[in-house]
Parts: sequence; C-alpha cells; structure tokens
Amino acid sequence: MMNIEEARTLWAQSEEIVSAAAVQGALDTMAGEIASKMRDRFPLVLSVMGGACVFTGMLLPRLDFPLEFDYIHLSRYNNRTVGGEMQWRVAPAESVKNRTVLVLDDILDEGETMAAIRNRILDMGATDFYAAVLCEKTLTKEKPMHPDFCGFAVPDRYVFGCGMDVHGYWRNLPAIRALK
Ligand SMILES: O=P(O)(O)OC[C@H]1O[C@H](OP(=O)(O)OP(=O)(O)O)[C@H](O)[C@@H]1O
Ligand code: HPA
Repeated sequence: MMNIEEARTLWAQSEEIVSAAAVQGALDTMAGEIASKMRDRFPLVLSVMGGACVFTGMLLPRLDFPLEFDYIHLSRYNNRTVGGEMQWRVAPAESVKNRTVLVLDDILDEGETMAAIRNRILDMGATDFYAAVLCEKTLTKEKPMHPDFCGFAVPDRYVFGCGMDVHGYWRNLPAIRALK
C-alpha cells in the first residue's frame, strides 16, 4: 500500500505515450471493426475484471448491435509488475456454450492470461472466440496468441492508465503512460 505522495511520484516518473484523444479515436475504429465482424452473431461479450473496466465502459456504447454482456475475473500480476501464477476469481458462466464469445481486456502482454481464457471458453463449448484489447505490448519473445482486435501496439515498458494499474494505482487515467 502506497501513500498519496508515492502514488503521485509514480505519475511524475512516467510519460504519456498515447493521448486521451488518440484512445477515443482508436475506440471508434475498433468498434467499427468489431461491428463489421459480429453485427449478426449476437455475441456474448465478456469483460476481464478489473483492468478491462475502463476499456469496456468506453467500447460497449460504441457497439450498435444486439449483444449480451457478462464478466470474468482472473489475475496473474496482483499489483506487481512481473507476471506470476494465474488465479481465477470468477470463471466464465455455462452460457458461453454454443456462443460467439468476445473477450475484452486492457492489455495483452505475454498473452498468458488471454490464452488461458480462450482455452477455458473453448473447452466449455463456445463456437467462436475473439479477443479485443486496448493495447498489445510488442515483445521479441513468442506469445501463445495475439488479439483479433487491438487499439495500439505499446513498447516493452510498464504501461498504465485506461484501466491498467501501476502498483494498484492510476487505473483512472484517460491516457496511457509508461514508466521512465
Ligand atoms: O498478457 P499477460 O502477460 O498475461 O498480461 C495481461 C493481463 O495482465 C493484467 O491483469 P492483472 O493480472 O494485472 O490483473 P488486473 O486486471 O486486476 O490488473 C491485464 O489486465 C491482463 O489481464
Ligand atoms: O505493462 C503493464 N501495465 C499494466 N498492467 C499490465 N499487465 C500486464 N502488463 C502490464
């Protein structure tokens, strides 16, 4: 747990890499791409708590077709900056069976989280699986998967804002920042 001054110091030791206006523009583009793929598929949209909260809140009102919404919760960073063991807190509901499922998350970094979600949802009998993320981190190492829809490629630095936390803070920022 940090105090307010330490949280402010984290912000001061970072720089903006994607502006709030650029985030809004990317959301418009991504919503159009998702709509053209899924308009007639009546998808079940699942948001990954808690990081996808901001992305979900901004994207859903831009999707102008019938869909169903629910959430799942797993984490593997637990407010640290290095990934650890995957922990399911709320598993997908049985209703994923025979559905086109679209999972929303803030970031695909090493891809381990999204790959675990995809495997579980396909095992439960979903017809199709799609992943949409606000950003994907560019890494040299191989990943188990890449997103179907993505707003931004971000560099291999610790990023936060727009739902992403740094030591548990600053999820509320409307722009994306990176630690220096
Ligand atoms: O691609 P990966 O390397 O697996 O990392 C991506 C995941 O890490 C973050 O979640 P985190 O575990 O920090 O939980 P949170 O959403 O509660 O912040 C983020 O929201 C993604 O779900
Ligand atoms: O760079 C990151 N920032 C915030 N959360 C994350 N989860 C995985 N990678 C990141």
